[in-house]
Amino acid sequence: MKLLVTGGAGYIGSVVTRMLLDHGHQVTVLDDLRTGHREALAPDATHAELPVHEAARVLTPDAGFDGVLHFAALIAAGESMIRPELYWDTNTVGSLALIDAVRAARVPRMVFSSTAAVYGNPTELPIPETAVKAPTSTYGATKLAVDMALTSEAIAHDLAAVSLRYFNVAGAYLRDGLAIGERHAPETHLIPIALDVAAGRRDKLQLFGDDYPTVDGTCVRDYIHVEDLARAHLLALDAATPGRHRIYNLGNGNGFTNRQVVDVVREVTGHPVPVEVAPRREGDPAELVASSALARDELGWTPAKATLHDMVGDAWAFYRAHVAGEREREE
Ligand SMILES: NC(=O)c1ccc[n+]([C@@H]2O[C@H](COP(=O)([O-])OP(=O)(O)OC[C@H]3O[C@@H](n4cnc5c(N)ncnc54)[C@H](O)[C@@H]3O)[C@@H](O)[C@H]2O)c1
Ligand SMILES: O=c1ccn([C@@H]2O[C@H](COP(=O)(O)OP(=O)(O)O[C@H]3O[C@H](CO)[C@H](O)[C@H](O)[C@H]3O)[C@@H](O)[C@H]2O)c(=O)[nH]1
Repeated sequence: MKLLVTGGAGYIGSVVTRMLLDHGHQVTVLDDLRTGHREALAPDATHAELPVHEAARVLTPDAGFDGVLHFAALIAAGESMIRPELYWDTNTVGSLALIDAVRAARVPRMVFSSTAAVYGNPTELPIPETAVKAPTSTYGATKLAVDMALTSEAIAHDLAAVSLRYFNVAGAYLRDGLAIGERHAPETHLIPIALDVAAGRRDKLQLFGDDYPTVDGTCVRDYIHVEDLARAHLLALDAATPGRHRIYNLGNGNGFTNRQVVDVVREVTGHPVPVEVAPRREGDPAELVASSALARDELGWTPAKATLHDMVGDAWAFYRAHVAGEREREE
């Protein structure tokens, strides 16, 4: 297939691009590099350095694209509470422009990166796709709006749409000397920050809140390896059906508290990783654990790297190979 991947210079989009190319697809990456990395771009993909709002410049009716995978977004829930206008414009206005371009170019299928953040504080655990959607962050709300737009687009204009609601993505893609991992700037995610502490680049980890109604008072999250997540995108492209918007949660169905995650980082790195309890971060739900039964049943998806040790181990291998040296050069 000829595919457009938005956000293909980012963490997840660059891994999915590699897998699509490995499976013989032709890929154009649309990414304006606002948070991505030029060196994460796959050499065998074409790159259009454009904002997603201008996707119509690439997605022309004559270009013959068979599908779009839409990763481009701003992703920090905490920041989205402080700069909501930026998130509405990038994530929602940008996605609506992309959907317009998809329609105008008669592209038959679209796969969208949605998120567990659409559910807010869940009323049932593990969370099925049918659960109440009540986002606690602007980030989650901007993604839910796009999910809703895709539902109407599928019904009204026969688009084959799939939303994949990722839970917490972790780990790295390691192949024949190639390592792609998480590198957000500023980094806000728990595991890469804990690895920074283990590598001696930060003194301590701040734990945001220890008074949640969970086993040890810290938030619970469901982690999924980026490689397992990437495979789900290939399955979603095949399962996409004209006139339907399919929605799948992607997680392992196991919750880990933030303290348990830090313990695994200590085991994997052999570093004590000191922590300091800090106030809660606004917009954080207490517990998010996925039911991915639908993805397993309908897509035939089964995660292969399901343990936190797998994910933290691969993230640490990536960190030592790339991030540590890069930070040293920056200093
Ligand atoms: N990382 C996670 O744990 C997680 C969890 C749930 C959902 N998601 C979703 O997955 C997707 C990818 O996340 P990621 O962790 O790879 O993020 P990332 O920040 O590493 O990558 C995002 C990429 O999109 C590009 N981009 C952003 N806005 C753009 C715009 N308007 N026009 C063009 N390019 C733009 C950036 O330059 C970057 O390369 C996002 O949509 C995110 O909401 C991520
Ligand atoms: O320095 C830190 C960083 C994070 N945390 C805590 O660790 C947990 C996980 O936080 P992350 O920032 O790693 O991940 P989130 O659960 O906030 O968000 C991630 O998963 C969501 C879906 O669940 C969204 O899609 C979002 O894009 C993605 O970043 C939260 O309780 C957070 O408060 C800390 O205690 N200290």
